[in-house]
Amino acid sequence: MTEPTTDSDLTVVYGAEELVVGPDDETGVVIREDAAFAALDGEVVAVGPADEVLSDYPVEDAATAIDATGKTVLPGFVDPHTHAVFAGDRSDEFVAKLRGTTYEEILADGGGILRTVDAVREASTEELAANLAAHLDVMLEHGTTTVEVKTGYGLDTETELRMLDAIETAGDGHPVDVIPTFMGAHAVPRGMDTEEYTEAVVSEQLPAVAEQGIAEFCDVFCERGVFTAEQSRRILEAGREYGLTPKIHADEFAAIGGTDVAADVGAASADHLLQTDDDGRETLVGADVTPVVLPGTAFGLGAEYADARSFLDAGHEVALATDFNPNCFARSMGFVATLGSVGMRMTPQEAIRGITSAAANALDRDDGTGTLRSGSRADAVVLDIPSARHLSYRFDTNPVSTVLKSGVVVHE
Ligand SMILES: N=CN[C@@H](CCC(=O)O)C(=O)O
Ligand SMILES: [Zn+2]
Repeated sequence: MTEPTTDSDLTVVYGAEELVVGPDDETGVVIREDAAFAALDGEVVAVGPADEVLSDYPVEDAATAIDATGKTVLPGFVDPHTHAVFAGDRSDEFVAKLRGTTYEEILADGGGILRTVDAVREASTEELAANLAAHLDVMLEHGTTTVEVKTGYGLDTETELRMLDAIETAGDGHPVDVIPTFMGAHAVPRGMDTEEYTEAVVSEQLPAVAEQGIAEFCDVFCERGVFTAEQSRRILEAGREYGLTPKIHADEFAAIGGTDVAADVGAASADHLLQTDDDGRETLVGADVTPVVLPGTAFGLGAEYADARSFLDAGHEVALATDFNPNCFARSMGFVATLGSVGMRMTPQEAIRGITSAAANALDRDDGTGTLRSGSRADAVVLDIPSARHLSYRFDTNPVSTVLKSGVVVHE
C-alpha cells in the first residue's frame, strides 16, 4: 500500500487481475486485467478498467491507494448464518460423532446445544462479548465484512437478552458489521416441554426482546424432535408482529414442513435444506425466500450436502454461510466457498455470489451490500490470488491480503 498523499477521503484500489462487481448476470460482472475501483467517503464512485477510473480519481489524490497488481478484488464477504456468540468447549462431542453417535442423539441426551446453554448461562455478558469479538477478528482476517449472529444458547429471557447485549457490544467496537438475530427457539430447555417453551418464547421472550430493541431477525430450529412446523409458524408470526423479520432452520435432518412455514411467514431465508425435495425448493423460490446452504455443517457431520445445484440449474441464487457454532468450527468464508464447489458442484462464480450478494439477500440487504457497484458501500477484499476462481480452488492458506470497510483499510 502506498502512503496516504492527501487528507482526502478518496480510496483507490487499482491494478487487479480480476475485480468482481456483482451479479448482473449469471456469471457476475468481472473486470479483468488492470481493474480498479474508487471510493469517496466510503462509497464506491467508480469501478472499471484502471485507466478510466484513475483518470477521474488519480492515485496522487487518494488518502489510501492500494496496488492490487497480481491480485483479485471481491466485495467484502457476507456471512448470513452464524451462532458465533457462545462459551465452553464441545470438542469431545466431535470425537463422539467420529465414533458414530449422531448430532440428534447428543442433543436428545441433553448435550449439544444444551451443553453450550449451560456454559453461556454461567458466562458474564462481558465474557460473551469478548469471545465473539475474538471470532470477529478471525472472520475479518478471512475477508468477512458483514456477519449475522444468532442468540439461542440462553433459552431463558435473561440470558437471551444478555446474548443480544453481547452481540451489540462486540459489534459496536468492531469493523465487521454485526446483524443480530433472536433465536430463543433454538432448543427446548431441560425441564420444559416443547409446547410450554413455545408459549414462553412467544409471551415472555419476544416482548422483552422487542422492548430491548437490538434484534433484527427472529429464527427457529424447525426440526424433528425440536420445534414442529406449527410451533415454528407461531413463533415467527409473533416475531413479525414485533417487527422481527423471520428466518428458519429447515430440513436439516428431516423435512417436517419448514419450507412451507418459510413461504407463509415471508422469511428472508430458509437455511440448511439438506433434506429439501423439489416441492420444497419450488415453495421457497415461489415465495422469494433466499436458500442458505451450510456446507461446513455437512462436512463436519460427515453428512450429505444440500442440493444447491437444483436451485442454481433452475436459475435461482443460493447463499452460503459458515454456520459457525460449537458443532461447526468454521469462520472462513473462503473455505465455505471451497466446500460449496467441491461438495455441491458450485462454480467458483456461483460460490462467490453465494458469499457476497446472495448472502446479502438472505439478510434482506438491498443497499448494495455484497457488491462493488457505484453507490455501494466500499467493503472489499483484496486477495493474493491471480483470478477469482482461485478462491474455491485453493484451500490451504488464507489468501486475504487487505480488507476495506467503507473504503478504510481495516485489516492487512
Ligand atoms: N442446527 C441447529 N443449530 C445449529 C447448531 C448449533 C449447535 O449445535 O450448537 C446449526 O444451525 O447448525
Ligand atoms: Zn444454525
